[in-house]
Amino acid sequence: MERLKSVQHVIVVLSGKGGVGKSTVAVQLALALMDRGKKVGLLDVDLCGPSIPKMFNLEGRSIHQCSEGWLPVYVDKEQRLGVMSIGFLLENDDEAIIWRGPKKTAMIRQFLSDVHWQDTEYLIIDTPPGTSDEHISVMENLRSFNPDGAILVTTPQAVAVGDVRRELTFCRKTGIPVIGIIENMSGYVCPHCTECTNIFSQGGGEALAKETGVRFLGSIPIDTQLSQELQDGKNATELHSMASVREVANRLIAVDKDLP
Ligand SMILES: Nc1ncnc2c1ncn2[C@@H]1O[C@H](COP(=O)(O)OP(=O)(O)OP(=O)(O)O)[C@@H](O)[C@H]1O
Ligand code: SF4
Repeated sequence: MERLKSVQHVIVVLSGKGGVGKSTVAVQLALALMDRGKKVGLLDVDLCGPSIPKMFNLEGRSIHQCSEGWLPVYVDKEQRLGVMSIGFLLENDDEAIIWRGPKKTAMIRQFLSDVHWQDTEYLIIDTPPGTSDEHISVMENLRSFNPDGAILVTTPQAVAVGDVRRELTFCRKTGIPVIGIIENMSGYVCPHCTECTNIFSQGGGEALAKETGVRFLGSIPIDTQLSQELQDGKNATELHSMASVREVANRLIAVDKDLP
């Protein structure tokens, strides 16, 4: 708890289902905030499949300790973006999957309390996808560290089938306020002329946000250049920056003052 006190904003990124782009959005958001001159931390507690080290080509890095705690791995010389992942502690990718609930919960608690984030302005936490009882206990753990709230990442399809309503109920159950909703993979940006075409019915996320009184933080289109770069294993710091994510980051900074 002590160490998180030096962090100004703690933001939990979550999704009710896997594969909606939660980790991609968390990474892009961290980079966009860093571009805005903020000191950012990215904490990956996705025990089911920690993907953040891979996205920054940091796999196999060992964690160093100082008298104040574990030191995050900084991705830049200026130390403006620090990354900490459960993946750094695992011998292989399958290890976490066999852990039982209490061990996972204890590990997450330690992660939250033992990392020396220094004077980080935004700590983005990438959480495991899902809304099961185990996820509730992870979120209850997170709640004791007083996060500003959660950003819910969803897709137009998830909005259509009511998944987002379930996710909102999940947040209410865990007692973590919702900062807002981001609709990912909303439309498709043509790599030739950057025109955005809506493949699925668009605007559902925004309408739902209005209806439920939750802030809509923006939509992020499917970006083929980004997915190609990720597939090629390009380091996240060298990914082309997405204008839509920059807008979300600006909105997040703008709502700083009235964060729940
Ligand atoms: N806006 C986007 N444009 C193009 N590709 C995207 C976009 N968002 C995510 N992707 C791709 O979709 C896939 C799933 O993304 P990601 O791993 O971030 O999802 P996730 O919700 O974190 O999944 P998990 O359940 O494994 O944690 C990745 O291959 C990623 O490159
Ligand atoms: S959006 Fe424009 S450039 Fe892209 S395929 Fe369609 S017409 Fe061609």
